[in-house]
Amino acid sequence: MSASSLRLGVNVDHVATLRNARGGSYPDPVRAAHEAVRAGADGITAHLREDRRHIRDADMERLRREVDRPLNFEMAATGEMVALACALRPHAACLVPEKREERTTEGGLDIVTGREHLRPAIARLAGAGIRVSLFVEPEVHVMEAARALGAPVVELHTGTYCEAYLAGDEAATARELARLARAAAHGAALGLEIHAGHGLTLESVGPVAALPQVRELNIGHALVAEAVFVGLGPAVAAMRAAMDAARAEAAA
Ligand SMILES: CC(=O)[C@@H](O)[C@H](O)COP(=O)(O)O
Ligand SMILES: NCC(=O)COP(=O)(O)O
Repeated sequence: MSASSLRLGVNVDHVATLRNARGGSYPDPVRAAHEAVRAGADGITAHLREDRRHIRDADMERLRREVDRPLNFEMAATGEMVALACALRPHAACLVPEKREERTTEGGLDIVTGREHLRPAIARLAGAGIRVSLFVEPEVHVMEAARALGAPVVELHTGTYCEAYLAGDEAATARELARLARAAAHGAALGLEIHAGHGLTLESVGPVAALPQVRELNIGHALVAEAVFVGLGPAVAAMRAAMDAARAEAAA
């Protein structure tokens, strides 16, 4: 486990995507989780979607039982998922929005207008001893809403920042990074633990890792993509090093 103040959660969803492509048993997401831990992951994240397009129930059970690191169970705030999480008792649960037709998560959970239906889910998960985080847009008013809901952790959606970065739009990248920085500072001042994730790559991770209030980054797709060429262990180790270098440079 890293000595860094910034934790790396490795999301193994897309190892399961590759496994499911042929309907077999390999590559195994649990083996990927062990490899990620050996290379420096502080925790494992997996998203049990309602349509089970990648991570399946058995994967989540084995990740919980066989991997000696905190498991962050990403889920929609539905009765089915809350019941599954309360039975499994992962270290953490991150409530994320889901639409069956989406290719991937498209934004943060609506915790301003849609918050009342979240309260019972948050209460049940917390009551089961599970640390609850909300996957949300990096906005100051959303931090206020998260605190009002009683969630101890927010995960800031970095997808818009990453899209701007990948498009080479420097103005939009700077604007989105400033948005993340404002939300992280405000959320931390409210007492929220700040995480971030979605779409981060080795190239785009630095400025987000440098935000001092960010305690955890959850990264998956880019690591699995890079693993195709260099292997998962080296991909995780490189991401870990980039995060630590950015944090150290910002602190200097
Ligand atoms: C919430 C988030 O940004 C991701 O962790 C999520 O898992 C993305 O969904 P897919 O993994 O299905 O792309
Ligand atoms: N919550 C973000 C996550 O777990 C991984 O997202 P991505 O790196 O697969 O886009």
